[in-house]
Amino acid sequence: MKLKRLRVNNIRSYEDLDIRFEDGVTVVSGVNGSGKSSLLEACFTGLFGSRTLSKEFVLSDLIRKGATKASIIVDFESIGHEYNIEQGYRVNPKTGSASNNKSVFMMDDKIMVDQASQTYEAVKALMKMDEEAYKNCVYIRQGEIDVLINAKTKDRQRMIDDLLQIGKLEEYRERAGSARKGVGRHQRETDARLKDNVADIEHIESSNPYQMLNTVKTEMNGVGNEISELEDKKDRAKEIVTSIEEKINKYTGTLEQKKTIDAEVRNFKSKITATYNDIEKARGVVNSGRQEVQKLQSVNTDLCTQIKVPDDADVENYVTSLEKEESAARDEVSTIIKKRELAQGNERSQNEFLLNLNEQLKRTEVSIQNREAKAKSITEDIEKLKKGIIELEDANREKTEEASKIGFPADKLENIEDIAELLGMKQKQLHGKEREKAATLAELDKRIKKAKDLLDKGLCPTCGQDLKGSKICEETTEDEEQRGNLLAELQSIRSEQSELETKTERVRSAREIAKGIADNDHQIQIKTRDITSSEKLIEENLRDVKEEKEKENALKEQIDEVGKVIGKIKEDIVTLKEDENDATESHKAIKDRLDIARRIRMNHLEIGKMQSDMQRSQDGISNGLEKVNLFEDQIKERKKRLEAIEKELGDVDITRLENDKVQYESAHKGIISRLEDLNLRKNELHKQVGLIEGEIRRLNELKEKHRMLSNKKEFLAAVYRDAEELETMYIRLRAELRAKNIDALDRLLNEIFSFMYTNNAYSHISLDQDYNLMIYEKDGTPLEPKLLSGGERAIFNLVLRCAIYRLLSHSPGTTGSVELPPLILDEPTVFLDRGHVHQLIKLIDMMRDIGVGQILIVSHDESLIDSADHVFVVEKDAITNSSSIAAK
Ligand SMILES: Nc1ncnc2c1ncn2[C@@H]1O[C@H](COP(=O)(O)OP(=O)(O)OP(=O)(O)O)[C@@H](O)[C@H]1O
Ligand SMILES: [Zn+2]
Repeated sequence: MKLKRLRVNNIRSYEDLDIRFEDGVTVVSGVNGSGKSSLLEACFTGLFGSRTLSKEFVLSDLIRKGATKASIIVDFESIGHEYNIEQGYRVNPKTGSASNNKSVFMMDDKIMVDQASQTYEAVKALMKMDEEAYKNCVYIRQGEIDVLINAKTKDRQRMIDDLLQIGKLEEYRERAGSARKGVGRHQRETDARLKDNVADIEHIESSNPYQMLNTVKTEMNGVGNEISELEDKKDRAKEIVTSIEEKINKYTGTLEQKKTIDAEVRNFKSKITATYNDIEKARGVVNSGRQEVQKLQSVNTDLCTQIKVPDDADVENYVTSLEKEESAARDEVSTIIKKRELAQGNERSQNEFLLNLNEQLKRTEVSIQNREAKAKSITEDIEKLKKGIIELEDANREKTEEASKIGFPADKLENIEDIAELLGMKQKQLHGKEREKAATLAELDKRIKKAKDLLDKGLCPTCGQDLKGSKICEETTEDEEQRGNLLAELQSIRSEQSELETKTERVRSAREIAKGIADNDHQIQIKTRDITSSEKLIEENLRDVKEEKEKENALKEQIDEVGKVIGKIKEDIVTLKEDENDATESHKAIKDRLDIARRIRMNHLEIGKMQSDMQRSQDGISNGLEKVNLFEDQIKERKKRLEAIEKELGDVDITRLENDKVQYESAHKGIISRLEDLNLRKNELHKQVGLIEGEIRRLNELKEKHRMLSNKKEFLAAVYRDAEELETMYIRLRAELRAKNIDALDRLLNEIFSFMYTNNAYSHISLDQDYNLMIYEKDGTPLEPKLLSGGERAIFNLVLRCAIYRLLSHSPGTTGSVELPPLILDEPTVFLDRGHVHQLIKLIDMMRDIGVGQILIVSHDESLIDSADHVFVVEKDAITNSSSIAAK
């Protein structure tokens, strides 16, 4: 494998990088932190993806700070093909985490896969190593010199085995081993089944099935023969039993017949007895009938003489004509009764009418009396009223005189109300005037008193100022004068008032008298009206009395007339009662005759009925006698039949027949039960035959299976041997290969060590079969590599790596140095002294000379540059903080 070109975008300190690699030794130099190691890391991650990150790093650490996108493109060639891997990255600005969003693997410009995991697998397969192997063998990371030295022997063994593809052999061995184990399991299983199979076969054979089948079949034949013999016997016994049964049945049938006939004979005899009884009864009926008829006939003769009818007259006609007569007589009686009842009804209603009239008369008389009494009392009332009026008129005359005495004659008394009103008005006027004058007087008194007070103090009574003259005195005098006038006026008003008072007193008395007169007048008027209405009442009353007296007379006349009518009706009733008696008597005589005639007719009917009964009894008698003859004939015939049956029964011995039957039946039963037993046995034998035949079939099957299992066992043994051989072969092969590799590696180690190591302390290195590394001092003392100094360890590491690289390049699993990736060394000179740096340069030359196509060295050591075929210088701009690379 050859690196051709590396392009990166936003990886670590690089913004943009495009570098082409050539064959031979390439040295990349630059100061600390310029971006040398970043270049190698970019290459590594470009090939194997994010698995290359050390534990303490995450994907976003790889991406240049501040960038959101990044990419790595690696171009390389291998075995004549061009390859190209592109990895793309994206940073999530929110979380700051990065993802590998693109991973394309191309061969000869064709996309093979485009997913990170697939790209990884493709690189691994192409280079025949994973990222671990790459790190151990080709890419010696800065500062990781102790990894191989300090590794446990087991890990070292696995690592080297894997690099040399020896690991595959172990894988094949394991497969062969598990195949062998699988076959072993099958073998054990087959053996177990074979053992079971043999045991089954032995078990069946020990029971001797063929012989048993023979014995059972012989017994079955014997049983079959016995069964057919017994079947014949059974049928015969059955026939005999049937014939005996027939005979017994016939015998019992005849016996039954005899019993029936005996019963019939008894029956006929009892019937004859019964018939004789009937005949006797009929004879009795005939005799008593005759006596009865004679008796009735003599009664009838007697009755005929009673109603004077000839013995042989037609009774029926006679009864009919009598019935007609009787009905007419009855009608006559009821007609008369109806008439009489009608007359009596009439009499009752006339009496009621009379009663009614008398009552009316009485009421009218009472009414007249009442009205006359009333008229009398009203007349008395009128007298009283008249007397009252005269009294009132007298009283009024007295009052008028009294009034004119106090100055009010009749004419003045009439206007007394107007006078009273005028007086009232005058009184009011006077009172008003008096109040006015009194008020003026009071005012005047006040003024006079005030003026006097002021004057007493020497002040003007009008303006309250000092008095300087006598004018004031005059004014006061004026007031006094006015006061005197006012007092005189008041005096005259008051005397007028007392005059009016006396006048008013008189008017009041006159008014009372006038009122008394008016009241009396009113009373007189009322009484006069009462007299008029009472007189009218009396008039009306007298008119009514006249009317009622007329009515009284009419009623009296009517009562007379009704009395006459009632007398007439009573006479009629007497006559009707006499008629009724006559009619009733004649009806009774006819009815008596009719009764007798009816009795005769009844007796006639009775006689007829009796005679026909007698005739029927006579017929019964001759009938019965005939029946008796018939029954006797029947009895004779039955007796003949009985004689014949008796003869027949006499021959048979029934007891012997029954004994025979019992014997044959029990023989039949015995045969049947024996047959049942035999049939059961036969079935059982059948079953046994089936079972034994089944066993024999199974035995044959088991034998067949035994053959198959034996074959399989042989086959499995062969397969097991083959697998075993294959397994041991793989083990041997691996041991051989490993031994060979270890020998080769041991040789290469010592060769390179003695080439590289210039001091004299150590003689050689050894790598034993268990991959233990040991270094020997000149005196032969072995030292573990970890005890070496830092520089010695660096040398030892370089030697180990280069030895492995060389072993790989010669190994049969690979096809030559072309396929190995370039040998990459990161700062290999770090712990080396000058002499060893020189040796390193020589080692690099040697590696190039033995055919390592590309050697890529990162170093700040100038001395390495001299030996380089190509030199690059890396710089980092302090301002932009981004690395750039330039060829030198
Ligand atoms: N994710 C990143 N973004 C930006 N710069 C980074 C990032 N990771 C590392 N760097 C810078 O990259 C620079 C180069 O580191 P690198 O390990 O390649 O240096 P070097 O040349 O190998 O130095 P030395 O000689 O010390 O080994 C460092 O100075 C570091 O600051
Ligand atoms: Zn570095």
